[in-house]
Formats: sequence, C-alpha cells, structure tokens
Amino acid sequence: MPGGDMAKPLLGRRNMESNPDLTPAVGRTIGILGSGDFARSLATRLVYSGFQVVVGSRNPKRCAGLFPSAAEVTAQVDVAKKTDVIFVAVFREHYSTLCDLTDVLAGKILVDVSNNTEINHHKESNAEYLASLFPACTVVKGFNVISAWTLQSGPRDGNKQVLICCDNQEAKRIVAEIAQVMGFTPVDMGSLSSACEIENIPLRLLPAWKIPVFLALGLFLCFYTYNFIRQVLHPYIWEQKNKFYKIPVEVVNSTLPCVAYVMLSLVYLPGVLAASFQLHYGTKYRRFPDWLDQWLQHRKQIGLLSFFCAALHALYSLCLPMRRSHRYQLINAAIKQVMEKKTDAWIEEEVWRMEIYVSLGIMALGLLSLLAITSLPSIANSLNWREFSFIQSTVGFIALVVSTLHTLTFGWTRAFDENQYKFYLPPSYTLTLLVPCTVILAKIFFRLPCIHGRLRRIRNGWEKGSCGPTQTMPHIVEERLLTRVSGGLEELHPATEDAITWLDD
Ligand SMILES: Cc1cc2nc3c(=O)[nH]c(=O)nc-3n(C[C@H](O)[C@H](O)[C@H](O)COP(=O)(O)OP(=O)(O)OC[C@H]3O[C@@H](n4cnc5c(N)ncnc54)[C@H](O)[C@@H]3O)c2cc1C
Ligand SMILES: NC(=O)C1=CN([C@@H]2O[C@H](COP(=O)(O)OP(=O)(O)OC[C@H]3O[C@@H](n4cnc5c(N)ncnc54)[C@H](OP(=O)(O)O)[C@@H]3O)[C@@H](O)[C@H]2O)C=CC1
Ligand code: HEM
Ligand SMILES: [Cu+2]
Ligand SMILES: [Fe+3]
Repeated sequence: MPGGDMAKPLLGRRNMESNPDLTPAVGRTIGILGSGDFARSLATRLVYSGFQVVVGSRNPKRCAGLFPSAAEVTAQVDVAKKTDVIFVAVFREHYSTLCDLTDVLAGKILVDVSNNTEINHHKESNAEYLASLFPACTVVKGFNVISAWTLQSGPRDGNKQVLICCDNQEAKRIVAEIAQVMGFTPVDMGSLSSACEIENIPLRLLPAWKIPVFLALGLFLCFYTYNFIRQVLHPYIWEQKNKFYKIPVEVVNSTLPCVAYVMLSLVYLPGVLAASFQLHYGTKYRRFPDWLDQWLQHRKQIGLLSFFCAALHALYSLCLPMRRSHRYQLINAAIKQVMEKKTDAWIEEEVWRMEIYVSLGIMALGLLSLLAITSLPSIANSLNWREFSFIQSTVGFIALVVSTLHTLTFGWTRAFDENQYKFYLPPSYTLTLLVPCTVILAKIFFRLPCIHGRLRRIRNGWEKGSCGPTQTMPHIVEERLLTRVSGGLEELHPATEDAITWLDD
C-alpha cells in the first residue's frame, strides 16, 4: 500500500518522544490474524508507528502484495509463534476456525477488534466468546470503535479514543501503550465484562440522532401542511387563485423558521421541567423520569438541528427578493400604483417593522452560531466548564429571547386581524410562540428571589426535611453514570457532576 498520508510524521511519534516510558513498545513485534480491510489498515498504521508487524493469513501468498513491504505476511501458525501480542482481525463467526492454533497461542495476548451488526445479537460479547475458546490466552477488547478508514487517514480525523477493557492489568497496559504510540487516546473501560458495552457503542451512535431527526421531520411535516393549507389551498378554494408557485420557496421558508424556533424552545424546556421536578421533590438526588433523562441527553442534537433549520431559513430569506415571482409582483404593484395615480407607497410602520425583525433575526442566528461552534469538540475542549455552560445555557437562552422578538415583530398585529384567519386557522407564527413563551416565562419565574434561593439550595445538596446530603447519594450517582455511559459519550449532567465533586470531598 502506498505511503501517502501515512508516511507523514505521526502524532504517535511525538507522544513517544514526550513520554519516554513508551519507548519499549516500539520495536515490539505485533501479530495480526486475518488479511481483510481492518488487518491491512492496522498493519500499515503499525508499521509507520515503528512496530514490527507479522500478518497471519490462511493464504499468505495471495495477499502479501496488499500489505506494506515492511510487514511480514505468513501462515497463521508462524504469527502465533513469533509474537506475544496478536490482533484478531477476523469476524466472530470464524473464531472457531482458529482453534487449531490453541497450543501455540497459549499464554499470548489476543486483541479482539470485532463489532456486531445488531445490539446484543449474541448472548456473550465477542471478546468473552474468544476468551472462552482460548482459556490459556489473555483477551483484550479494543479498537472496534476505530474504523479501518480512520486507521488509514490517521487519528487526526474522526474519533481518537480507543476504548479498552481486559481482566489482566498488564495486558491492558501493553495494548493501551500500543494505541498511544499509534496516536490514539486509550480509555480504560475496566474488566472484560465491559466488552458488551464497548461492542454496542458503534451501533448506538446513530440512535442519539434518531429521535431528534424524527422530531424535526415530524414538525416540518405538520407546519408544512398547515402553511400549505393557509397559503396555497385557501386562496385556491376560496378565490380560485393559483398560488402553487409558493410550494418550493415561500411555504418552505414559513415552515423552516417555525421548526427551528420550536426546536430551540424544546432545548430549554427540559431544563425548566427538571427545575420544576427538583422544586417539587425538594431534592436533586431523586432520579428524573426516564423520558426527561432521555430528553436532557438529546438537547445537543435537537439544538444543532434547530441551528441547521435556522441557517437554511436565513438563506431562503436572503433569496426571497431575487425570485422572478417577486419581480413580477413588484412590477404589477408599480403599474397598479400608476393607474391609481399614487406617487408614494411608503408606509413608515411597515418599514420599521421589517428593519427591526430582520435585524433581530440576524442577531439570533449569530448567537446560535456561537453555540454551534462551541459544540465542536476541539473548541469545547479549549473552554472550561463554566465558559461552556455560560455559552450553552445563557447565550442560548438569549438567542431564544431574540428569536421570540424576531417572530413577534414579524407577526406584529396580524394575530388580531380577522382576514388572517384562513379556515379559522391563525397565522403560523402565533402557534410557534406557545412553547417558547412558556419556557421564557418559566425561566423568569425561577429567577424570582424566593424560588431562585430555594433552587440554589436544592442544587447545593439541601433536601426537604433533612440537613445535608443523604445516604442514598452514591447509589443515585451510580445510576446517573450508568445512564450516561449507555447514552453514548455525552457531557455529564450538571447534577451528576456536582454529586461526583461531593463524593470526592
Ligand atoms: C446550536 C446548539 C448547539 C448545542 N450544542 C450543545 C453541545 O455541544 N453540548 C450540549 O450539552 N448541549 C448543546 N446544546 C444544547 C443546550 O445548549 C444545552 O443543553 C444547554 O446547557 C441547555 O441549557 P439549560 O439552561 O436549559 O440547561 P442546564 O444548564 O443543563 O440546566 C438544566 C437543568 O439542570 C438542572 N441543573 C442545572 N445546574 C445544576 C446544578 N448545578 N446542580 C443540579 N442541577 C442543576 C436544573 O434543573 C436545570 O434547570 C446546543 C444547543 C444549540 C441550540
Ligand atoms: N473494517 C472495519 O472498518 C472494522 C472492522 N472491525 C472488525 O475487524 C474484523 C475484521 O473485519 P474486516 O477486516 O473488515 O473483514 P474482512 O472480511 O475484510 O477480513 C476478514 C479476514 O478474516 C480472515 N479469516 C480467518 N479465518 C477465516 C475464515 N474461516 N473465514 C473467512 N475469513 C477468515 C480472512 O483472512 P485470510 O483469508 O487471510 O485468512 C479475512 O481477510 C471484524 O471482526 C470486524 O468486526 C472492527 C472495526 C472496524
Ligand atoms: C439571518 C437571520 C434571519 C433572517 C434574515 C430572517 C428573516 C426572516 C424573514 C424575512 C421572515 C419572514 C418570512 C416570510 O415572509 O414568510 C422571517 C420569519 C420568521 N423567522 Fe426569521 N430570519 C432570520 C433568523 C431567524 C432565526 C434564528 C429564527 C429562530 C430560530 C427565526 C424565526 C422566524 C420565525 C418563527 C418566523 C415566522 C415564520 C412564519 O410564521 O411565517 N428567524 N424571518
Ligand atoms: Cu452483547
Ligand atoms: Fe451472528
């Protein structure tokens, strides 16, 4: 395989120099069983990270040409004889075909890199299955969250974390070192029984987006239908006017901002509900209902989708005046004006209304861009927790308020105009205002001195009818941590973070 990107200096080299403890790992001979996509990328990365590589194939002659020349491609048995650390880059279904090697493999470290195609498809994890086939070996689970593609393009792109688990500390340390020299960040996930969890992670990445995407599509469909009825169907049925040209741009540009705005308010609603629960329970150590926990964990995705819709809305709005339909309407209006011998169509109030709502819209989008930028991991990592939560929580809420002002100035007095009620349906902006205004009012309510003081005490660990945190704490922390791990790699819920600091104390 040609060097290309791989030949450039690696992060791994730098790690190695700055950490002299890692040097023994380099020069070590690493074995790979299997000659597929993963094996090839792994071999290439290992060779360029300074390791000796031996690849074991059932048919070494056929696939030798696909590997870098520095890697030795040989029979499976030879790999087992030559190395102590062996990556098993073979599908689970074929593990049993390796059983001929049981004797030569005894005492070696086997790294299981396999993934499943479905969550909990098999009773035990692949790694535990491998360990049961080779009881004389030490099995380490790892690297399955790294795709062959990421191995090739280098750890600069994509996820740098390699989750590792194993029952033997020494074996785990060796594999972690290898990962580090290759430029990845090893993460210790504990004993081999965590393998099931690690194997399910690549399958769980998408579900974090599934609910938010369906939510966005559902809202889009509802609002689109609503706007279509009001803007296209109503004039067609009532006045026999053909307004179907509005379908691709105008109806879409009435729908997108509604979706963006409602989704933005749905990012801040669960926080309000959480605060209400805490006030109601009189403690922060009681678990939220599952649906609220789920909702709190999906806020990032909901927020980013809201930003996406808002950005599209801005682009559509910019393009409104350059459409042919708009030009014809302008000309027609001008002709009508001439026939009526009017010279000036300037309406001061309308002018001001538009100047203000466009300006507010731009500001809201600017604030949302800040939130979107800080959700990039590299930017988030350069902020401390307080800075990050100020931008996400406070600036985001200001964006919601500015969006509300934008919507209100856009709508102006149309909510009170009878002609605006098509089929008794009010203008869409009045509907979108419901949830956001509830959220804003609730936030203001929680700011009232008496309520705020109580909330702050609750969040500092005070409980109704007791002094200080109770015995149940560690259990709840454990529960929260578990939901966090199973929900993917989200930020800690603030309550959990507090509880952990409390435990550390
Ligand atoms: C464009 C965009 C990008 C986004 N990117 C991200 C992102 O990258 N990561 C992310 O997490 N979110 C992201 N979000 C979602 C959102 O900005 C955050 O979830 C934000 O923190 C929500 O603010 P909040 O004030 O409602 O909630 P929080 O500040 O989380 O507070 C929610 C509730 O938690 C409880 N609480 C708060 N503090 C404490 C405490 N100290 N002790 C106990 N309980 C407490 C309270 O009940 C509170 O009401 C994004 C949103 C948008 C629009
Ligand atoms: N591709 C990827 O991005 C990722 C893959 N993985 C995991 O890595 C492992 C390998 O994946 P990948 O390289 O894509 O798969 P491939 O199908 O490309 O390669 C599998 C290899 O297994 C070897 N093998 C050994 N015994 C058998 C057998 N009895 N029947 C068939 N093949 C056998 C073959 O090599 P030979 O003929 O030389 O013996 C074959 O090349 C899997 O467990 C996968 O889950 C994990 C993360 C990412
Ligand atoms: C550059 C930024 C923005 C510009 C230029 C802009 C411009 C506009 C324009 C021109 C309209 C009127 C559309 C029409 O005539 O049908 C409008 C409506 C609206 N905008 Fe924006 N906007 C911006 C950002 C935002 C943001 C960030 C939000 C909220 C997240 C938002 C929410 C709304 C809503 C809810 C409506 C009412 C839609 C309706 O009910 O028809 N806008 N905006
Ligand atoms: Cu499983
Ligand atoms: Fe299977």
